[in-house]
Amino acid sequence: MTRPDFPMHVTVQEARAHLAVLLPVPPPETLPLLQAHGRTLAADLPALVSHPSATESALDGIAAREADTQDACPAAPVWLRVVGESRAGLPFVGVVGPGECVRIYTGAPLPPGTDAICPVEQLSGEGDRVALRRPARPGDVRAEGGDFLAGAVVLRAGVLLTPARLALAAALGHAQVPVRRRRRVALLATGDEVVPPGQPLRPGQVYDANSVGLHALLAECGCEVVPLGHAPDSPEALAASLEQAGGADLLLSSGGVSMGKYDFLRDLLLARGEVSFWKVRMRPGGPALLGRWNGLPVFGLPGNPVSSLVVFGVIVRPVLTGQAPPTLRLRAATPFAALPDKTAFWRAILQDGAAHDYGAQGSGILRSLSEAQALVVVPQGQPVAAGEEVEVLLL
Ligand SMILES: Nc1nc2c(c(=O)[nH]1)N[C@H]1C(S)=C(S)[C@@H](COP(=O)(O)OP(=O)(O)OC[C@H]3O[C@@H](n4cnc5c(N)ncnc54)[C@H](O)[C@@H]3O)O[C@H]1N2
Ligand code: MOO
Repeated sequence: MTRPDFPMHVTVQEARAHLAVLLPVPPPETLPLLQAHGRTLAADLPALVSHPSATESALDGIAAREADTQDACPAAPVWLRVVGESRAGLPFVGVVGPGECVRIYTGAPLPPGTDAICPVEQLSGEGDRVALRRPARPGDVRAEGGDFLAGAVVLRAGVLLTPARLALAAALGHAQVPVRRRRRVALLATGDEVVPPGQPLRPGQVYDANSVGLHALLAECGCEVVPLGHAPDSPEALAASLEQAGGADLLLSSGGVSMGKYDFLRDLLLARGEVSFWKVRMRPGGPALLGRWNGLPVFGLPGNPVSSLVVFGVIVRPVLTGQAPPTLRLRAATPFAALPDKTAFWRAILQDGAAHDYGAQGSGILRSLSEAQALVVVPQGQPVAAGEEVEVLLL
């Protein structure tokens, strides 16, 4: 091959950057909260109210003046007069004076004049007289605005709307939120030998595992998947499949990007498309290819199932979601080998807070990905000895 006019053997970070250039940020739309799960927030969200909206009790008990109760102990309880009740949603009206208290419940506003809580477990007495076996504590209240204050920006544009963030958006007072439109991703498997599961397998064939795993991963990223099925190993059939993806933001394919005679996705993009990069300095997944076909961004994942899913997780998912993959630093329980020219992402079992080499690291061993919990990241040329700390990506 003559010297190519596109980058080859890029780093993982460079590969992500190239993909981000081809995938502009989708336009915003407004959705009701329940439909926004998994979407990216398109604008900063301010709190429309403070939470808690008033200083309130964190316990069921009585609200009193701390100073009145300082000497309370089991041998000499302090007696107070009960002058009313404060319930969540139904606050006490009036001011509590010296020697007085109010029965209060978790989440109820602290009545004026009180500053501390004593829980029911420390109380006795009946009617309007109550005895405290220990002092009321100011720490058992939740301060007004202790979670967030009205007007503060609490959720930032760009975050992924997880269940906890949707709950927070509701607590901020928003019934609907501005989010990024879902990306449409066309999904294509390539290879004469690849057949959908559910039919008998003839000699030399393999069930299409990649499309199923990638479809689920895309759905997890909040994408709308356009399944294009499967294209056999012929340039014409492959070109026809690429044409079917019109309107998609991205075409994600698996297979046909390495060095073989029948790796036609590579040939098509190299000869008749545009190439952003070919080959990434990582294993598994080295042969990955990014380019465009008539303006449509095409990410060619390698055919080996482990390579396909790992490249998705390490390069494609962070760009689609705008979130860096979650990483940890853990102790390596076993050694992890380094490669001289690439970063290795070795499958690992996490046990007792340490990372253990999964063992079978072949890119066709799909079972390993379902049994491993993490990928240990070994930088190029820097082997990890047992006992050292390693960076771990969670699967
Ligand atoms: N001479 C070289 N050969 C290979 C190299 C290399 O650098 N020099 N790289 C190897 C690496 S690394 C990988 S990864 C594979 C990737 O090759 P392709 O992307 O061209 O993939 P295929 O050849 O089409 O398939 C590889 C393998 O995966 C199976 N496969 C394909 N699609 C699916 C699917 N949808 N579901 C399940 N399994 C699938 C296919 O049957 C092959 O067994 O190239 C190495 N070769
Ligand atoms: O890197 Mo390939 O992705 O080893 O099988």
